[in-house]
Amino acid sequence: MLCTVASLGDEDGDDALVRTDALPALRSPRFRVKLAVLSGPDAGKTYPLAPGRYRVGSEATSDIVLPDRSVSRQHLVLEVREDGVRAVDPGSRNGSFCEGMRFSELEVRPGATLTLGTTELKLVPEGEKTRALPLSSRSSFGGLVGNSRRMREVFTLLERLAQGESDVLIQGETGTGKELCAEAIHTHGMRSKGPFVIADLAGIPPQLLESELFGHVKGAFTGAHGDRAGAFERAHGGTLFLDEVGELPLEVQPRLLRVLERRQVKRVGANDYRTFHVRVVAATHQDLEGAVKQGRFRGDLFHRLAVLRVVLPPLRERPDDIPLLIDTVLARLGKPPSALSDVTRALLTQYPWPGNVRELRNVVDRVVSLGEEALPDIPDVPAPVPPPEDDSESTQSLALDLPFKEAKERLIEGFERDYLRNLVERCEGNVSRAAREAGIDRVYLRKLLRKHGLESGGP
Ligand SMILES: Nc1ncnc2c1ncn2[C@@H]1O[C@H](COP(=O)(O)OP(=O)(O)OP(=O)(O)O)[C@@H](O)[C@H]1O
Repeated sequence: MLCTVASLGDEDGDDALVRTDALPALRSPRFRVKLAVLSGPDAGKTYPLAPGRYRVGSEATSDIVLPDRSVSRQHLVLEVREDGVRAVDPGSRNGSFCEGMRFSELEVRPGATLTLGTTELKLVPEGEKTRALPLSSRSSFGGLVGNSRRMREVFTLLERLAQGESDVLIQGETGTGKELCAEAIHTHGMRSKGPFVIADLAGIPPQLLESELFGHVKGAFTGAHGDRAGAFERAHGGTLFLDEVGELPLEVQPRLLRVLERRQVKRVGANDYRTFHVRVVAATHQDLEGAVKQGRFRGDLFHRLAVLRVVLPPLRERPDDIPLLIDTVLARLGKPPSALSDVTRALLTQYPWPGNVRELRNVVDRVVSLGEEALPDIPDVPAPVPPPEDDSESTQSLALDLPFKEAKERLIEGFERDYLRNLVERCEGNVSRAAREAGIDRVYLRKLLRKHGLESGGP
């Protein structure tokens, strides 16, 4: 079924310009993908995926053979259609994960990374560069913390672009760390000794925007009692962070574009231009390309701002960052890692975090102060896949193949499930009694039961 196996390109060159953002949505009907092996014994191989069904596993008769000890003989099935790809785990020993989240069935987004044992597979649309950014060995950059593949790619990009002078556009959902990222670009760049000035374009009343950004002279408008430098002048020699740039009214956009092109600013009411030397880092949580298409944002300004682009992935796409982020938040609160139990930590890795790291920070803060009742409700997760019958090895011994953290999390998950099943059976589904017997809070027990699909709706 498979025709060629090609090698990934090398990882040098102009990667600073490689985008790390989500790949474009699938476009039927001419959707073509390939599967790139990013890590594991077969790292570097790619497999073109024509529509069809592919068995992926360590068994020699698989369509895609992965010679990885921690991959089951029949680990995964990929159903490739004209308009998408579905991944089904028929009951692998160590499970299948997408961006750190275990799944049994999943519609795979192009660009997503699937992890099977120690092998990482990326679904890449044909024609896209197969090579990934080399992974930084860092687990932090400035105040940004993360050890997931996605964040280490971002750190590589930041290491490279921080040294340059070009303007940067940071995109990402709210709470993904755009401001921290801008600060980190400043402190790691050549202008770190200069000022770091923040202009929050969503927080400035529209009538004051031009004056805030460009400054004004005395008498330029009612209330202009003296000359005032705008954000560009105040940032001279340093970095100007234009937060929420997508909120900039259309009528101010041409003026900002001119200022960025000329690197000169004219205060409101003045006749002369002042030259500034500033690196501009803009950020938005909006889909700015979409705003350009809808005519809400000027295309020329977008291209001027996005000379270099950094996209911060949402936390739900990198749940493997959660343990480190929890420890970071605890340390910032002056608390030891033991301030949260392993069970609480395991629960926090299940939550989808729509408010991203900001929400995680707030929840950890609340749980530390108020206890586990402050945990958010964990949405239902797919029922865990039972191990295949012919698999005689125990989960415990097999978990030893995995990295320590992952193995520990799996064991805790398994323990929780077994403990709760037994508890519910013993207490005949009576949650209040079960909570008493287990010595845990009833609300918390309900959360755990829901998480493991064991909730019966009893008292
Ligand atoms: N990767 C990260 N590592 C550590 N802390 C983070 C990270 N990302 C975000 N945070 C923390 O989350 C909070 C929100 O971060 P920040 O303000 O930078 O996000 P943002 O993307 O600019 O949000 P918004 O779009 O709402 O302005 C801050 O407390 C920040 O310290």
